[in-house]
Amino acid sequence: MTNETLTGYRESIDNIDAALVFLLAERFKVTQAVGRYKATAGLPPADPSRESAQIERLKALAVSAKLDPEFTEKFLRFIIDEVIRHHERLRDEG
Ligand SMILES: C=C(O[C@@H]1C=C(C(=O)O)C=C[C@H]1O)C(=O)O
Repeated sequence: MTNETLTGYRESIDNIDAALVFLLAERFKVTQAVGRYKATAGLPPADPSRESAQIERLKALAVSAKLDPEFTEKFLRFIIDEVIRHHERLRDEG
């Protein structure tokens, strides 16, 4: 690899990381709306059956994309746990 190639790869990484930030921001915007609905409707912050279905679906997609499914599960779990904390906060704020 040359230094020029490294710089090109890093430009690509920069763009991918920016896209990830935008995607996460959009996801949290939607999950905040779900959390506000749950708080007003008296629904629980977490929905374990939805989580399991979503994790299984995305692990299968990860395999077909040649991404480590265990990493995919840990990554999703990290995000979902943060969403649940937000939903608990919205519920507790009344
Ligand atoms: C977003 C929701 O709330 C929680 C967060 C989820 C997620 O981030 O994917 C999934 C299920 C719930 O535990 C939901 O119920 O759809």
